[in-house]
Amino acid sequence: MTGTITLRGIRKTYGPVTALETLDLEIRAGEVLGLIGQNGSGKSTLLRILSGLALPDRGEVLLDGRPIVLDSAATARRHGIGMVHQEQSLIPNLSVAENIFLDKAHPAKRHGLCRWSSLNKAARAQLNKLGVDLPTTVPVETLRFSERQQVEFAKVLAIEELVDRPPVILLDEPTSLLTPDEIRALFFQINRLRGRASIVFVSHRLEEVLEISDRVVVLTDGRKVAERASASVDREELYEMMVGRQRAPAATRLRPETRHAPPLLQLEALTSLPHFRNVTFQLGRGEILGIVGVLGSGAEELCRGLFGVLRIDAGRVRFGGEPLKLAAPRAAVQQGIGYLPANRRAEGMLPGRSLTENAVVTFGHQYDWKRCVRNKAREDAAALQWMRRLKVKMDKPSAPIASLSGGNQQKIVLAKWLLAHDLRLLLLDHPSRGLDPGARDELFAVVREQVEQGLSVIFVADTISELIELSDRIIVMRDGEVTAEFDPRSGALPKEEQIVAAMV
Ligand SMILES: Nc1ncnc2c1ncn2[C@@H]1O[C@H](COP(=O)(O)OP(=O)(O)OP(=O)(O)O)[C@@H](O)[C@H]1O
Repeated sequence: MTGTITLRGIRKTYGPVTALETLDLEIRAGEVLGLIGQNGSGKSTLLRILSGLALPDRGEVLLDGRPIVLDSAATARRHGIGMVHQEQSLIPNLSVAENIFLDKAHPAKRHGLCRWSSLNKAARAQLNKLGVDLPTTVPVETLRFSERQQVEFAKVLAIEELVDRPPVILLDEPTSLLTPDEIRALFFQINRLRGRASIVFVSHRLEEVLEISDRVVVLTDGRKVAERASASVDREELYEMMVGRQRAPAATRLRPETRHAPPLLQLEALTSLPHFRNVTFQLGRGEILGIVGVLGSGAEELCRGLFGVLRIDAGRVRFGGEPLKLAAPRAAVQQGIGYLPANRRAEGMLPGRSLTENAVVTFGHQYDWKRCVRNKAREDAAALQWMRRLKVKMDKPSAPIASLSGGNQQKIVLAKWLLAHDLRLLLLDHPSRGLDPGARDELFAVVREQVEQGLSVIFVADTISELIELSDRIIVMRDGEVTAEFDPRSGALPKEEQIVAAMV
């Protein structure tokens, strides 16, 4: 079959940073290729080169043995390569059909007139390829995230009409915002295309990569360090190839013998409409409370409410025994409450500032009072200590945060809270999203360590296995209310199936 893309000797640098180094890679026609690697190993850079968003400094890209130059997204599309962006590239107020054909010749324009029925029919045909049934006339802003992702997928797949060979579709962490059912639906769509399109599937979730890919390639520091048929490796081997060490067995904190800690946070019928209502629970000092729920359950909004981002309509809060008014983030920070938002890029960082400046935001400026100057060395040293501990891959601490890979940016946002003075409660909203499995284990170790020293944590988990791994106690939210609590101190340890049953 024709349509094989070959990368030969690809090198890409950003100033002093080498993102990819003499990379050789083949994307075979019709295969699903899994691409994994630690944060900063060069995965996004590789996708950017393939989708025409960045040019390599050296090396060549070949299509069926002939060199091609991918100097823009449009050129890449003409060669049959398209990317389903994680941060979706759809225009919110245009319809599904208009979005699908936005960057292509309009299939329904004749003599300057637009025949909407033909456009909608053509869009339905694209969605059908994925086995997806969505209304084509509604604006995409009215759709759920997973539905918008399906539109984006169909839009990219429409490049099939431009080429006479299997298109190459690049999926950048496509499952990170999907529920388990939506992931099954996406895998169904990918399986439908298997053999008809080549798919590059980038993810940090190793089980998913193994399940969906025919072959897995591991990148480390911009180099390909392993390439395996998925059937011939398991999760533990992939972890070791990627992180460079074996994974320590995950020990759960859910233990019947855990003692009740004195309460730090007491919520009584806390309500913020339409997000959550009548939320009542206590959180002990040095306790990790895991909260889980499907999208729209109110778990994420509860964190926002506790940080003073959402208006509270009713209910009472006591913090350290005193009544607390959840008025604004500034007041929350003064009380010793930190919040790691799920959308860290948009809400958690100062994009134009350096790593150190971002990290010391909560630590505050340090002054040398004798010389009446700011003691930058002290700020840098404090920031650097956490950057090293979290293994941030960077050029230098004064580099702009925007120059880091996505996962490394997240580590800086976390470092900001670890540097805060007198932090008493940390709200972690999907903290492992975007982190590689090694970095995730590192993060959990840091959280456990801080909790040993008295920090209390509310943790909205990405997956149930993660929830069971890190929490001392679990509550489940559904439609804005707490629907179940699993407290190992009252006897039986919760099972994954029980938690899922309470969620839906
Ligand atoms: N625009 C840029 N300016 C400077 N350095 C950059 C830029 N883009 C990427 N880099 C650097 O290139 C390296 C590879 O980054 P890349 O984003 O490709 O990694 P990644 O494997 O996708 O990471 P993650 O899993 O965290 O998303 C990193 O060290 C990163 O800091």
